[in-house]
Amino acid sequence: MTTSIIEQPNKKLWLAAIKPPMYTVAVIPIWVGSAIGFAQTKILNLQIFAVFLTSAILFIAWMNVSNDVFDDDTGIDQNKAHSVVKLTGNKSLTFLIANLCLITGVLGVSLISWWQRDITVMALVLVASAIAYTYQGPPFRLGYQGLGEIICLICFSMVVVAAYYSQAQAWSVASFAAAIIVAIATSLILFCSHIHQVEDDLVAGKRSPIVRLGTKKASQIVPWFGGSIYALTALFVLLQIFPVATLLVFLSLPLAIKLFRHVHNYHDQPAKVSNSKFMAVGMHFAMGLLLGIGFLIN
Ligand SMILES: C/C(=C\COP(=O)(O)OP(=O)(O)O)CCC[C@H](C)CCC[C@H](C)CCCC(C)C
Ligand SMILES: O=C(O)C1=CC(=O)c2ccccc2C1=O
Repeated sequence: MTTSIIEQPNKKLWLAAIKPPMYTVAVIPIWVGSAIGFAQTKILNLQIFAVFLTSAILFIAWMNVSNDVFDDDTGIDQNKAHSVVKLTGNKSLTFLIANLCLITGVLGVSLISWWQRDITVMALVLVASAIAYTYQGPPFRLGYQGLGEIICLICFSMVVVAAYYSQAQAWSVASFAAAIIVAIATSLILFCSHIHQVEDDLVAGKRSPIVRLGTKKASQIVPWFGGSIYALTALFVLLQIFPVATLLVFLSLPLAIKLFRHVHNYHDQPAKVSNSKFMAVGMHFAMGLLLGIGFLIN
């Protein structure tokens, strides 16, 4: 009885540390890029798809676990009970796990490049990972300067293009356009994740966009940020870069509106606005899934 009471909060903390829903940010770029590749070539290499998906999940695990190590160094995670470093009580082990995820992820994309006798996929993902490192790793820590959302935009655009290339071994305007849309939705997640952290970030000297703008202005930007996904989708359909069926993306609009309203109502209440990050994850997942389906059913 006593142990179950002790174990319960620990279990919850571990779940909060691992953030299972967050891994959809790895699934969607691979799904969308591969779906466009399949739609255009009528061939799907399932082995490449599976390896790329696994590697993408490992890269996200690397980012998240190493984030807790680097944030422990700066002290910004003082109030974060669900930091993996705090939960394991062993920073070196945590760093080792993060680096094992990175190495395995790199091996996965290297395997794809080796199968294809073409280094493009590996090069794109390695450059994206190097840029991603600058978000939180020393000596850069560019996220502390408020550059995280731009870094996110660049990295995830590159990953969608890489996923397309992994299937088609070619370049396409549609994959570049889809990359912009997926990257905006991913960057919106990061933006929302920073809203409730504004106090801790201020104290730690992290100048996130929310610290720079204030939560009210940030909440006013969210509908424009998210709305651009739908405006761009419509534009790409009009320009005939996307097939008409990608307008399916609009089915995710209610989730987006729910997110916009939530942030608008609670931007200055950290406890309430903290779940906006997962609402943004839900919107990103639905939108990305529908975008891929739009290409497939065309
Ligand atoms: C760890 C990330 C965000 C958490 O940041 P923060 O310190 O504010 O949050 P905590 O409160 O949890 O401490 C992720 C940041 C994402 C990054 C800017 C871009 C990642 C790019 C990928 C690693 C590129 C390759 C991925 C792929 C193949 C899917
Ligand atoms: O923990 C977080 O807040 C995030 C983790 C993560 O992996 C990620 C990836 C891409 C965009 C945003 C985020 C997070 O916000």
